[in-house]
Amino acid sequence: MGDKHNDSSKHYLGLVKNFLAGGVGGVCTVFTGQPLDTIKVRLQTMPKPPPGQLPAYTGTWDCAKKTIMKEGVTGLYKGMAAPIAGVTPMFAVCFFGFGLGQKLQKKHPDDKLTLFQLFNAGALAGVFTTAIMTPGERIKCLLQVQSHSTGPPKYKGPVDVAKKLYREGGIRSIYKGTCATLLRDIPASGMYFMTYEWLQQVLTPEGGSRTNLSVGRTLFAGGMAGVFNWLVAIPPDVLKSRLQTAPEGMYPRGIRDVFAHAMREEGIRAMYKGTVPVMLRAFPANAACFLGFEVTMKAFNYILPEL
Ligand SMILES: CC(=O)O[C@H](CC(=O)[O-])C[N+](C)(C)C
Repeated sequence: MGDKHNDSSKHYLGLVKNFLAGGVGGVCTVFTGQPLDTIKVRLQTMPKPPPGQLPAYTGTWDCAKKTIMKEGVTGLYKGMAAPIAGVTPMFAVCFFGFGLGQKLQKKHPDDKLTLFQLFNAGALAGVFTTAIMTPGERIKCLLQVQSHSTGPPKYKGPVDVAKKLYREGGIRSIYKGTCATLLRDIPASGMYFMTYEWLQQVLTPEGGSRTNLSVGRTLFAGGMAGVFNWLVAIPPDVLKSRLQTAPEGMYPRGIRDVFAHAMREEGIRAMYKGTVPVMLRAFPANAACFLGFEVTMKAFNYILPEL
C-alpha cells in the first residue's frame, strides 16, 4: 500500500518535471524562432495584390529586408511578449500532456511504447495545448500583421489586443480559430514527439542509454521533430492564420470558408504560403527547445535523483 502510494506520487512528480522542463524548452523556442515566425505570418496573410502590381513581399528575404528597413530589427520580434507569456506555459502543458499520454498507455513504467503509441501521446499533448495556443496565436498573429494596414496601428501590445477583442466579441472572439488550431496541432504534435523519440532511439549507440544526454543527438532529433511537425502543420496553419486575422464576418463558416476562398483565389499553392520561413525556423527553434528540455530534465534528475 505504502509502495503503491510512493509510486503514484513519483508518477505525478515526474509529470511536474516534464511540465517545468517543457516551459524552459518553450522559452528557448521563442528566442530562437520568433524572427522567422513573424516573416511566416506576414507572408501568409499579406493581401493579394491588384492585377499588374507586385505583392507586399516577394519572398522570405524580401520580407525580412523590408521589415528591418521599416521597423528595425525589433520589427522581427513584434508580438514577442505574447509568445513568451503564452508559449512558455503552452510548451509546459505540451510536454506534460506527452508525459501523461505515455504513462496512460504503459502497463509498467519500464514498458517501451510503439511509434503509434508515441504518436497518440503527442496527439493528446496537442489537445491539451489548444486552450492556451488558440488565444496566444490569435493575439500574436494580429500584432504580426499590423504592418499590412496603413494608418495608425490599432493595437498597442498583447494586453491591448486581448482587451479590444474581449470588448468587441467576448471570449468567443479571443478563442476564434480553435478548430483550426486543433486541426493543426493534433497530428502535428503526434509527429513531433514520435519523430523525436524515434530518432533518439535509433541514434543511441548500442549498449548506450537514451537518458545519457548527447548534445548533437538531441539537437538533431529536436530539429527534425520540428521539421516533421511543420510538414503536416502548414496547410491548417495557413487556414488558422487567415481566419484569426480576418475582419469580423469575413468567413462566417470558419475554416471551410477560408479554404474555399483560398482555393478560388489562389489555388492549392495558398496552402503552402510561408513554407520557407517555417522550415528555416523549424529546425533551430525546436533543436533549441529539446536541448533546453533535456538539460533541465538532467538538472532535475541530478538534484532529485529518486523522482
Ligand atoms: C505550432 C507549434 O507551436 O509547433 C511546435 C513547434 C514549433 O515549431 O513551435 C510544436 N508543438 C505544437 C508540439 C508544441
